[in-house]
Parts: sequence; structure tokens; C-alpha cells
Amino acid sequence: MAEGTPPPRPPPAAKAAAPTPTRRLTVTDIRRLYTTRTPIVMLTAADYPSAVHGDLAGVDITLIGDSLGMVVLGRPTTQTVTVGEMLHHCRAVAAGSARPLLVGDLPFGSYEGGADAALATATRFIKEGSVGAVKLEGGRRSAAAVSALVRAGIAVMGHVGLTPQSVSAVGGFRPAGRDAAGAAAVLDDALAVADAGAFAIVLECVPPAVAAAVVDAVDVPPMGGQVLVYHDVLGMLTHPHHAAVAPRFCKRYADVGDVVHRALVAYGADVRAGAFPSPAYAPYKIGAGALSEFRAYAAKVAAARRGGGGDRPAARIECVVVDGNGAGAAAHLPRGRCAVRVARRGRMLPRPPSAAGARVRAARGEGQGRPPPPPSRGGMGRTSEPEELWRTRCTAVTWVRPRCPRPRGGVLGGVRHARDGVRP
Ligand SMILES: Nc1nc(=O)c2c([nH]1)NC[C@@H]1CN(c3ccc(C(=O)N[C@@H](CCC(=O)O)C(=O)O)cc3)CN21
Ligand SMILES: CC(C)C(=O)C(=O)O
Repeated sequence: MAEGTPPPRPPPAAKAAAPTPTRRLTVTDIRRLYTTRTPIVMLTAADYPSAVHGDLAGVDITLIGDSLGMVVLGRPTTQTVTVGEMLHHCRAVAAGSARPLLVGDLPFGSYEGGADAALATATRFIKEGSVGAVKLEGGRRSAAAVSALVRAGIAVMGHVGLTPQSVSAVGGFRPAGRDAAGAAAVLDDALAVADAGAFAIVLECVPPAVAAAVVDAVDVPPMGGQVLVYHDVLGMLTHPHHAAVAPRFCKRYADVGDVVHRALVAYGADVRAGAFPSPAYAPYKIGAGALSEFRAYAAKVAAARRGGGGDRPAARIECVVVDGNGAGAAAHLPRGRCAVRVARRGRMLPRPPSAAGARVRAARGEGQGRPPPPPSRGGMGRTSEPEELWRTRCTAVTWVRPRCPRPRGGVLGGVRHARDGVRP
């Protein structure tokens, strides 16, 4: 999708589930969902594709959480995430989602200094991050900042219970409210933030009974238990770092990391086996007339570069390759590189359009009984057609069977190494 193109609209199924599908949700819509006892779906996003997916799935609130510092930027905690980094991700998410309310997470150190600091940061999130609201951590300690933002017209989501930005003081991502005093602190924190005007409050990692009491006490939507990190929900990250940070409260709905891993391993295996790239994925055509004109030009360029003196050493011809039309060309490879796989279907070119024809004929087996000559400095320029040449890396001189058998497994010519001492 081109930059600036609006994201695709939700498909009919998602539309049906969405209360107001045609415009961005506001805190008023969230409030209405809460008062009508409609569950609110909240998920993080960190970039354009995750934002599009959340939008298409009908998410109500997309949080650009500072957890992106861990799941996207690979940090051990969220504490090093900067305002600039958050805004960068907020903009990408804003570009990819049309309907959800966007909430930007104020990062550690950007609001604790007081109302002025909080206001300066939150204003940047609205102006530069294109979010509709901000979230900040902390209960009573952050209440003054929350009310300053709300007075200034900025919607604020609170966050109490486990507050990951406090990891160094707390000594880990520890659940909150697990004793009477801790539970009381969670309740007091939630009330302070609600009284300060927060439109919703994240209640993270607290025992369900404590969460229930908090929900009873405050009159704003509690976002506990239903705000999950995109990468956790999808099981995107299966490496040890992520295994260590994926919280136990997260339900995993897919194993995308395994899917990604299998796909990338298969891709690498294909490349190493010479199975990709392949003609099926090189659909680009050049007309026969244009091609021969171009080849003449390329030969001229190559000759000029060889003759010019002081030029770079020319590529050497390693072998003859064949394309699907029966046309072929000498393959030109940098010195020290070699080897060619022959394309599917086709015949050997009767006479490659090569200035170093002798070398090529030897490579085609016309030298009779002699191994191919050593690498020469001849050459006529790299062929431009992917279907003609599949290179692999090796260090030996390589040539191709003079006569190609019927296509087998998509590969025609055999490839042999002179070092093996085996005639093809
Ligand atoms: N991938 C990811 N998902 C998150 O939900 C998330 C992050 N990262 N990073 C920022 C914060 C940190 N969060 C976390 C991370 C770990 C636990 C966790 O493992 N808690 C353990 C207790 C660990 C302890 O006692 O030290 C638990 O049992 O819930 C909880 C919340 C939530 N946020
Ligand atoms: C886990 C949620 C609540 C969050 O704060 C984040 O994604 O940073």
C-alpha cells in the first residue's frame, strides 16, 4: 500500500461487530461501551502492520505501549524508551488504523517531573504522534499530572497495579496487591487517578478479587486483563528474551513466531539449493529484438572496458547457461566466484554470443577430453536475465553438460567441478 493511502476498511464481519465503524472512536465512545456493559477490546500495536491488523479485527483501543521497547526494540525493560522513539511508533500506528482510539504511552522519565513536564510530553504525543489520548503509570504519585493534562484537554488513561516503568525500584515485574496493604495501595491509586479525571485505568497484574473491588469502587472502565501486547497474543516471539518477558496473564492465540521461523528456514534452504530464485519468480520480459540490441551494446561496453587500460579485471566466463527459450548466454562471474545452475526447459545455445568463445566452447565440452581451461579474464558483461543464470558460490571452475537431457526437477544441465576430475 502506498504511503498516505488510508488503511483498508474492516471487512463486513468486523464491521458488524464494530459499534461505530466509520470514524475514529473517542473517549465518549469508550465511556458508552462501558456504561452499556459492552466489553472493550484493547490491544497494543507498534507499527503500521500491527495497527492495520488490530483495526481490521475491530479493536476498540489501540495502545502504543512502551512495551514496544522490549518486544520491538529488544531492550530488557521499558525504562530506556524515549519520547522520540514513542512518537516514531505512534505515527506508524496512526497511519495504519482508522477506527480505534489511539492511546500513546508516556515513557519513563517524561512526566514524573510534575504537571509541566507531563503537559509538555503529552502535547507532543497529540501533535507529533497523532494519538487521541495518553497513558501514564502511577496512582497517587501521578494524580497531579493526570489532572493537569485533563484540564488542558488531553484524555488520559491511568495505569496502576504492576507498573513496569518502576521495575528498578520494585525489583522485577512483580504482581501487585498480593497482601492487604498492597491491595489497599492499588485501590487508593486507582481512586486517585479516577478522581483526577482519567477516562480509563489499566489494572495490571492484580489478583482478581482485588481487581473486582477496584472496579466496584471506581466509575471508569478498568482495562485490566484485556489489554494485551500484540506480540504476546500472536506468539510472535519465540526466542528466550521474549519467553522471559511474556507475562503469565497473556493468552496466546497463535504461534506466529513458529510460522515465521519455518518460512525463513525454508527460504534459506531454497536459496542455498538453487531452487529460488527461479523462472516462476522472474516474470520480467524483454523482446527478442530489444534483447539482441542490448546484448550488442553490452558486448561493446565490455569490450571498451577491457580495452581501456587500467580497467577493473573483467569477469570471467565460467560456463554456458540456458534459458527457457533455448537462448543462452555465457555467464559472467566475478573472479573467485563461480558455478551456475541451468534454468529449466531449453537447449544449449549453439554459439554463445561471446567474445571469449573458445573458453565457452571448452566449457560446453567441445574441447574434447580436456578439462575446462583455467579461469580467464575474458568476458562480455553480466547477463541481465534472471532466467539465464542461477549462481551459487564455489571456488572451482565449473561447466555445464554439452547436451542437456530432458528437464528434470527444473534443472537442466549438470554442474561439475574441475577439481573433481569428472567430465560432465
Ligand atoms: N511482551 C510483553 N508483554 C507485556 O505484557 C509487557 C511487556 N512485554 N513489557 C512491559 C510490561 C512488563 N509486563 C510484565 C512482564 C512480566 C510479567 C511477569 O512475568 N510476571 C510474573 C511475576 C514475575 C515476578 O514475580 O518477578 C507473573 O507471574 O505474572 C508481568 C508483566 C507487562 N508488559
Ligand atoms: C502492557 C500494557 C498495559 C502496557 O503498558 C504496554 O504495552 O506498555
